[in-house]
Amino acid sequence: KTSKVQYFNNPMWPGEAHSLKVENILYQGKSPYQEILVFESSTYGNVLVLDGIVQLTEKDECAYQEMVTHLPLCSIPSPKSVLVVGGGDGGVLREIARHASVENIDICEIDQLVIDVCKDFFPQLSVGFKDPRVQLHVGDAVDFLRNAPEGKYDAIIVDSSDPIGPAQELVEKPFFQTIARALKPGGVLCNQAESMWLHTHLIQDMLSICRETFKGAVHYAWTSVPTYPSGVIGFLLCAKEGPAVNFLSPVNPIEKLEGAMEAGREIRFYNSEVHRAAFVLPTFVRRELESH
Ligand SMILES: NCCCN[C@H]1CC[C@H](N)CC1
Repeated sequence: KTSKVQYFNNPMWPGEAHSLKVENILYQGKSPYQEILVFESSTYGNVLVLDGIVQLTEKDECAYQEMVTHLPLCSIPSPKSVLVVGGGDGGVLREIARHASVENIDICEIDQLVIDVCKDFFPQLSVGFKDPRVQLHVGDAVDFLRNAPEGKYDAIIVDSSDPIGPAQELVEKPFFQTIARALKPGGVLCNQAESMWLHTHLIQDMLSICRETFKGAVHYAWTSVPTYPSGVIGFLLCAKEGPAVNFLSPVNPIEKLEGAMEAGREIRFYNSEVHRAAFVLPTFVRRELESH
């Protein structure tokens, strides 16, 4: 009853395959953009798979959703307006909701079916959609950002899948330029940035695009997600020129977040020390990323 949810010939991780034991298949479908699978695993809770790639499991999703959200939002004093690109499962929305200073949350997700499926099978993530500050836009984020007003957002979080499907355009320079334009001065971007073990060329390319596009700080951070290939995932933290941002020391302490329990669920992974540690890089990563 085991199922290979990743396959050996995925160009993102050639020669690797990842397996989780399947108890029950809960949903199988195909949207105009991707194949969608939800199954109940033996040890990781429910699992969401898009085009054969694990997106999240109930057991370890807290690591990714909390880090991709709080690394940027805890780095600026009082975020008010936030945009999520992707994130149709609602987990990032759940985490943003913890920030009492936030007044408006736009989310642009291309695939309505992902939203509908997650509302059925991942209630502790899709709870994020219930927050009254959330405005849902179903469509292509490239168009959304091209038409976004200049300087609207304090923070933009790109919670994308891998750049080999609908998310392909989300790692190209024009997209980052529209992000920079939509940010306020001193505004911050946090982008899903793949694995230091598998994707340093892609990370180098994204880093050089971001260093050209964002004149403030640009840093790579990473965390542990056991069900992602190589067991880690990275984040690119970029600040637009303007009020200085120091990603390495959170100005918006976790204690404040604990108070604002809008999400009705305690934080399980992120804290101020984990925040600081996320930016500490192994030697081979420092060498490969700083040499470009
Ligand atoms: N919001 C769910 C997380 C989406 N993030 C990606 C899932 C697939 C991974 N290979 C890379 C991160």
